Amino acid sequence: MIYTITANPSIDYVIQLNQLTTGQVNRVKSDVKLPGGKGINVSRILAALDLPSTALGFIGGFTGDFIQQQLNNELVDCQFTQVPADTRINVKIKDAVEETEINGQGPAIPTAAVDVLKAQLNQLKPGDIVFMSGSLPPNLPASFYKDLVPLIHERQAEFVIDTTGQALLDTLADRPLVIKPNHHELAELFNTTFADHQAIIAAGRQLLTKGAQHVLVSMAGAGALLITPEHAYLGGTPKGTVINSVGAGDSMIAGFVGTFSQHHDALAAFKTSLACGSATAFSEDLATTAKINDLLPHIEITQID
Ligand SMILES: Nc1ncnc2c1ncn2[C@@H]1O[C@H](COP(=O)(O)OP(=O)(O)OP(=O)(O)O)[C@@H](O)[C@H]1O
Ligand SMILES: O=P(O)(O)OC[C@@]1(O)O[C@H](CO)[C@@H](O)[C@@H]1O
Repeated sequence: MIYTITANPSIDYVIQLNQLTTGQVNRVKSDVKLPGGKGINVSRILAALDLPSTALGFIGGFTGDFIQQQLNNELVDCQFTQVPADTRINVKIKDAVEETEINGQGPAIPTAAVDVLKAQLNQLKPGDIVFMSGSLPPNLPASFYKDLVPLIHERQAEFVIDTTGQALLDTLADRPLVIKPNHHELAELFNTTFADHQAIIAAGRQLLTKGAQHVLVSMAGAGALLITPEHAYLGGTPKGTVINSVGAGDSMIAGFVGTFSQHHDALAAFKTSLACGSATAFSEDLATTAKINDLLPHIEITQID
């Protein structure tokens, strides 16, 4: 079983307009409200791939009820812990030129709710995978996700923490199943800029040496790299029109983890992950099953090292 933990879920209020002008009233062309938060996005993509998962995390208030209701409609199993204050609303504004995001802070999480979440990890079985991602509500310590790793390892389960910077480096010794920095995040990690794919591959290999089991490096419209100790593969993006790339990274990692959990085949997992990422970028909401299946035959992977 795959579990996702979203400490700070959101309703994503996605607005499309012709042009965003600050300091005046802007009228939207279309809008949609979606259950959001990185772990929840992973659970939704896994459902689109027909793979079960259980979504854990903290929700509260009318916004939390909306998320629960939407996930029930999509048959995503949820074991959220209720907190007193409302779950946040994140605003995603897409105009003809760019995407602007305004993400809320999120509610305070009482200690008792943290204890409930920790106790839920007692249900883990050997081989389960726990995916943790997204910002932390203001009162939780920066080490919140990492502190759950010993509880996960106690049950012989695997983990993935989608994070960046020092927090990413700090997880490596615990052998995360996969890490997926984008190329900007990877460059920042090494305080450098990459001249070519070979430079990215060399940096990725260092993260493998430090303990990551698999390294994916996403490059938005330029696709992604899968880096193994022996080889490196470049995956492209299929043709399509970008509508809303929010969640493309979550979709990519969901595709990888979900497929890998089934077949333990990293290349097959990479192919699905590319289809999921692009299918989300080409949709207003996250990728659907139909969109992923449409794109899968058009994903090209080349061994480049
Ligand atoms: N413009 C695009 N066109 C086609 N595919 C895309 C596009 N943007 C993203 N993707 C797909 O999604 C994958 C992940 O995207 P990206 O590199 O932007 O991740 P990210 O930085 O984690 O994204 P985000 O934080 O926006 O979710 C890419 O490797 C690619 O396969
Ligand atoms: O504020 P955080 O937790 O860093 O990011 C939250 C968020 O932007 O991430 C998802 C896309 O990856 C969205 O569904 C959600 O609104």
